[in-house]
Amino acid sequence: MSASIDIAVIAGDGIGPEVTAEAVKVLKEATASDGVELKITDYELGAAHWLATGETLTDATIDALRGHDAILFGAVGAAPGDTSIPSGLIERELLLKLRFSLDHYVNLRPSRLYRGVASPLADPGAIDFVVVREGTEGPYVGNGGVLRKGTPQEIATEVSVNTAFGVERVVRDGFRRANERPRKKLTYVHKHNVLVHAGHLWKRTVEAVAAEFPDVAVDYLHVDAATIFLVTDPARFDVIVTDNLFGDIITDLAAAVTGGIGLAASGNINMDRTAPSMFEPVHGSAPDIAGQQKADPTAAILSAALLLEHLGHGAAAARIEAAVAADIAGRNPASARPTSAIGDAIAAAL
Ligand SMILES: NC(=O)c1ccc[n+]([C@@H]2O[C@H](COP(=O)([O-])OP(=O)(O)OC[C@H]3O[C@@H](n4cnc5c(N)ncnc54)[C@H](O)[C@@H]3O)[C@@H](O)[C@H]2O)c1
Ligand SMILES: CC(C)[C@H](C(=O)O)[C@@H](O)C(=O)O
Ligand SMILES: [Mg+2]
Repeated sequence: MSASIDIAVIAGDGIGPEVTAEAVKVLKEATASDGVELKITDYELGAAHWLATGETLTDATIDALRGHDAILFGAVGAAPGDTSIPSGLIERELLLKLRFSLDHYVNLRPSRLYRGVASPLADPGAIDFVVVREGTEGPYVGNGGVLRKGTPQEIATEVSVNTAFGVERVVRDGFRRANERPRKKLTYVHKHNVLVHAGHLWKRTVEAVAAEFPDVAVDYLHVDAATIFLVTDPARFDVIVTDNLFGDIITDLAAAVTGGIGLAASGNINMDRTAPSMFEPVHGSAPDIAGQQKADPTAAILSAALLLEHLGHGAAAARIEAAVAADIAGRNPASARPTSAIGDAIAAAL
């Protein structure tokens, strides 16, 4: 823990700037009351920036980002039907490039059902689990291509890459986290009944690493069955470890059963601390509600708490989480507050 924190802020597109402003507001309040100096540097990046400049993410910008303690990220991307920017360009060339370049191999996505949240589930039980999603491999790496494009014989491939090194380090991280939690349970999620090459590497890796953690109970679910239990019995989960794509899908589902995507926080973490980690809400730029102060900034604020925790300011992070929990418990579903009013209330509670 240090007395100053130097953060890069990439607010991005759509609701990104709206929710990030509230997260920064809360960060300022939380650090000031601990006497910690907070330095913020804004980086203009995203779809709007690409449209204005043609630039996605230069090597010089990555180098500059490496100089900060951590990155707070809002959201990027255009509306799915927007043709002014090629689909996937910003997601791949900015967001994924950051995760890969800065070696964010643990994509940490906690799911908790806060008191006062209306879950769509009939009997949700006490939901409190964390998904450890692999962040640098899988079908995300861009390994593939198109043959005979535009013809009836077109063939498109998107090959999932899983290395022993990459799988082992994220699986070990999942076991470590499970070992530190009271329930000490790890569920690994894959599809090794069909994806036998990658799936069996994951299976063998989990079995090998499990020997180092005799106190952790290990469970396995095929990803399709995992989606059943996330809805019918989410209380069964403690730590879930899974690959990049399965983790993307199940964490939106996890958000939906714990009060919605507006509450779901995440960290893209470089556990070896060879580069800054990056904290962001699970949600995207939500073009359908952008610019209207309708977005819930809670996910961004909880992501800022994860950032503080990662930098060793656990007490400040816990205070933010408590302020968020109190705010959520007092929400009136019949009268939605503007984005900035939610940030003001949480900052004031600190
Ligand atoms: N990390 C990121 O930057 C990130 C993540 C996901 C999607 N995206 C991009 O965002 C764009 C939109 O994607 P999408 O529509 O599939 O997903 P999305 O998460 O942006 O939106 C899905 C739905 O959730 C709602 N929503 C999202 N955040 C909310 C919040 N804070 N408060 C209240 N409602 C919220 C939206 O209004 C929308 O109805 C795309 O360009 C996509 O690629 C970016
Ligand atoms: C926008 C996209 C690249 C990203 C992902 O798939 O990881 C998003 O959906 C997320 O969950 O952070
Ligand atoms: Mg996603």
